Amino acid sequence: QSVAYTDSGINFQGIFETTHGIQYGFVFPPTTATGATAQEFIGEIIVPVVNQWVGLAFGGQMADNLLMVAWPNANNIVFSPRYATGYIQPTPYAGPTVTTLESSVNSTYWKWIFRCQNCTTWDGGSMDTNGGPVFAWVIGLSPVFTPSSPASDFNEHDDFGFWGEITADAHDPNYASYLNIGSSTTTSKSSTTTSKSSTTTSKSSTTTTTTTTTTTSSTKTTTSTTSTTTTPLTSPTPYDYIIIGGGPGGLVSADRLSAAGKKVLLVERGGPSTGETGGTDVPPWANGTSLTRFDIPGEFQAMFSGNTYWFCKDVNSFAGCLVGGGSSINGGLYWYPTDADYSAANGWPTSWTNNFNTYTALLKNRLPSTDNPSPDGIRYLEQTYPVMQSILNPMGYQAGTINNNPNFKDHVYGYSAYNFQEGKRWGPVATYFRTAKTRPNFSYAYWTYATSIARNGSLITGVQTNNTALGPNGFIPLTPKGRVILSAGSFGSPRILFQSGIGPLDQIQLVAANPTAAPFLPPQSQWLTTLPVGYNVQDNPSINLMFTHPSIDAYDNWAPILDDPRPADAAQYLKSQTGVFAGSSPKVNFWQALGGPDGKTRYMQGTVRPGFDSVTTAYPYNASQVFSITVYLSTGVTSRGRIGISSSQLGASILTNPWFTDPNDKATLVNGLQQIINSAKNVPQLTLITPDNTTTLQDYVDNYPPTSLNSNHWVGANSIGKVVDSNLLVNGTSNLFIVDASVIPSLATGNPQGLVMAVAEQGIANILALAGGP
Ligand code: HEM
Repeated sequence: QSVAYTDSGINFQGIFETTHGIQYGFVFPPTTATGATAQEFIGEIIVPVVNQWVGLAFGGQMADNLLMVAWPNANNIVFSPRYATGYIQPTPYAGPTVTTLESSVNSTYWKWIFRCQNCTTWDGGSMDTNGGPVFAWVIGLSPVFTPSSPASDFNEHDDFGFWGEITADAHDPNYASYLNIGSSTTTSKSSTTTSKSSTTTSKSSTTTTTTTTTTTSSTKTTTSTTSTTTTPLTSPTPYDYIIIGGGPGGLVSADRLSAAGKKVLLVERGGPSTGETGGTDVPPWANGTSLTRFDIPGEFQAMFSGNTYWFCKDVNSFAGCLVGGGSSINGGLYWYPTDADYSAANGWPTSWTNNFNTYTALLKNRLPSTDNPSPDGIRYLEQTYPVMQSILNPMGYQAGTINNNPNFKDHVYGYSAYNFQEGKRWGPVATYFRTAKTRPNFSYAYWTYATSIARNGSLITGVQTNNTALGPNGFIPLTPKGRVILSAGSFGSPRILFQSGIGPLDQIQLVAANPTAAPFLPPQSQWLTTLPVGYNVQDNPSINLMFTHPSIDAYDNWAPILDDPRPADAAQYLKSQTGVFAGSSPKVNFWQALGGPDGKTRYMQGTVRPGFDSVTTAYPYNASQVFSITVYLSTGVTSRGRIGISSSQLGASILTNPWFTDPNDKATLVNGLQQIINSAKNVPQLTLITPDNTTTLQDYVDNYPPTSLNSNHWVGANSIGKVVDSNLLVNGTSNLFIVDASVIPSLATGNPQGLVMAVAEQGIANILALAGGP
């Protein structure tokens, strides 16, 4: 539903559509208006340039109602009222008088504020101007056929959606004054007719269109709801380094490369996250602040329901498509890497095992962890801690501040450590990205989807994207010695490599069979098919145990945290960024080394949260007293799977599940789970509800849904030593590097974001030291 907001001095009712980053807004004359005045309104759209054209359907559907389309052409906005009798090319529609009140086009956004007269009724229909009618939007990612012509045809939209436009709240007493904004405007009126008889072809041949429309650009410069670039991007600017992906790897890279004086561009396929990045997704209870759901650590559990636009839509696993990547939507757990994480046994070359402490120290310096995230120093919602003490102490565990001694990961527990500061999600966004953005030699662009890397044999020449503001047809060139840093994540980086002719033949053939992607592949003689891109992937297999204990506050299972949080907690957070909302749901973590039946040591990690995901139990239980232990298997896991692309959409997906392909992994995890369950039996008033006592642990694990084993901690798809060399250079290329979780050859002891950033620190140092670069 629409909400009130202000832009260009106008009070609008509208929505910020977060998948494409577009603002839509409307304002109507006072309800007392009569005659023609009652049949008009002012609308606005603010559109990231990736979107070539935008359409509005004022009757909420495509057929038989008033449509409006608009697109930028040079510095103008071209627009045209349309009408369609079905799912066919809509034709220009006479009747409305449309006037541009303000417009602007820059390298990142185009914006259009327009007056639409005679727009509330149309052939066969009308809108409710004092209610909550359904409006619809559509966007097109390919350019219209004749951009200078308002009568231009275009391809079908690439996406559409609906919202409730609360016209009842959209009437403004100042409406008349809004008509005077902007200066040099030209009125345009489409003098066209439409035919409702042509339903068979997509181009109506019975219509004569004589359009007298021209468009206008105002002298005003606009401020848009989100800002994207620090430096205006002129097309096509070549860059020393183009970084693909704004997750932890990409943001560390951006900072270190720009600090070294290189000309750096970072492209992120999603949009902003926290307030400082331009994010505006503020929970209703924090209205009026710039605290988005991504800033507020306590909103973590709300990431998995509703319109989860931040997850990459073409990846069949949870992947963060927004700035900060996974670090902007995860629980924030943050562990400094251990010696074992970087060991030769884990697949690291000696140049890395010998030096990693230097780089981990850089990371700690930029982003220290905390296990007490509320700035008032008080721990909140920590009832699970004493319960876990009662379970773990008898097992020989010791309590500690986990990150004070990262290597001590056997029989240890402590408060969960986070990458939060000042009561907010911090991570790479509030550190590395923040400083990169201050540098004039650093640029970044949101909503920019990299499809492939252009190369001539081993030499990379640039990056192919969907963002035509960065270069003709979205192609962004490198400077003569320039380099590309692929930081698109464990799923995105393999997908881009396949689309660039790098990886197993079966995957490249899928690309070759795709009519859109195939033209961007290099000739077959240049395919690098020996690199095992997508193989060797690991993810922690994890199993949930659910308990009840009378001391626990399950926090209403986190259900109301977005729309209706506990008032005192919300008020406290708004006042001082302290309290429950300054932390996320994990409260206690523990580790134990376990010997497997094959004689190998594997580590078990536990993460304890009040509340639960799903409970399967034959017995009644008190939902307000539930807590869950997620038990993962980490360092030492031997199972591996495969990531690839799905044939139709080229989205990245799991081809072979990486969990429990080695039965020794399962046996080891069952052993660890059994030890916890055995000890828990001795804790007074503690009840195991899942698995309940009609289910054996073995059955519970055997029947666990495979996708529920997913921890979203994927590593290994571009393992160092296999796909990339010890400088993270893709084997067989001279200037393509990978800096993200996919180069990590084996699972880390804890949640991996700390390791990813430490790897980026070391990797970028190697890359900068490597001869032949810009
Ligand atoms: C070449 C031009 C176009 C073609 C071929 C086309 C075709 C289609 C098709 C096939 C659908 C059904 C999609 C589905 O259900 O998955 C659809 C839906 C839709 N279209 Fe279009 N469209 C075109 C242009 C437009 C324009 C310009 C607008 C608005 C300005 C628009 C508004 C909508 C809306 C709101 C829907 C969803 C609601 C509904 O099904 O009516 N379309 N379109």
